[in-house]
Amino acid sequence: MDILMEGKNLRKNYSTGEVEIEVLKGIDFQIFSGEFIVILGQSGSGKTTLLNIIGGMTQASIGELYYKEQPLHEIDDQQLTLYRRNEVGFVFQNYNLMPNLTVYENVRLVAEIAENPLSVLDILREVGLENWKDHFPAQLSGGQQQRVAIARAIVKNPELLLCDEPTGALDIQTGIQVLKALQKLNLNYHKTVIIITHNVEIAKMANRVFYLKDGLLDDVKVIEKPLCPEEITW
Ligand SMILES: Nc1ncnc2c1ncn2[C@@H]1O[C@H](COP(=O)(O)OP(=O)(O)OP(=O)(O)O)[C@@H](O)[C@H]1O
Repeated sequence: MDILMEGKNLRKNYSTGEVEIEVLKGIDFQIFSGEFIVILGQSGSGKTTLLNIIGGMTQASIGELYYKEQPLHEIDDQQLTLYRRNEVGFVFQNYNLMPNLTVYENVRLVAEIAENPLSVLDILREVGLENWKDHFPAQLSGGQQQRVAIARAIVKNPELLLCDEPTGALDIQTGIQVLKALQKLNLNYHKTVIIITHNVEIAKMANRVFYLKDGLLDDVKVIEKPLCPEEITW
């Protein structure tokens, strides 16, 4: 498999007043193209910080990060913005949809400014919302809204789909629908998906699980037979 990303000795410090804290303490990893990765770890272990560095939202204080062999740790803000815009889709726990736009319009808004977008209707079909395209966000369930957010993140055709607690606000049934949408995009569109979760059950559908502990990558586990979302319970 092709290496999509590689991190070497990534460290991140934050200063709060006079105190400097080291949130990531030297992380090495590789991410392969088309992988489904789940990041697990206790609150405060550095999961979001690592995801934000991978997604170009922030840069590491020390270390090297390569995307398709391009050194992201050496590029300027403008190039980092381009990387984020063209290569990365983000999905958060809060859906952040535009309330006065329909489902279709919410997704089209992103497609219109993307360089190489996918078809809005194709993506709405993939996430199971083709019959809801003319509804407004307030008329949808939480799981449906999250699937609109996923469609919006993927329609610009990024290589990487990064999800921070995408099912955190959802009950089990709607959570499974969201995970199914993510797995379909991973398999049908060969997107590399990285999910942060506190739910160890979700890790069973990954190709690999990254365990973060106190700012370090404590363990990486390969899942030989990833489960379908329907086989997961929590
Ligand atoms: N911008 C910031 N300034 C200062 N400290 C920060 C900043 N962002 C994160 N931190 C600190 O870094 C540590 C790791 O935070 P991070 O959000 O990466 O952890 P996490 O594993 O994602 O936690 P959770 O599961 O609770 O979301 C925390 O102690 C947090 O307070």
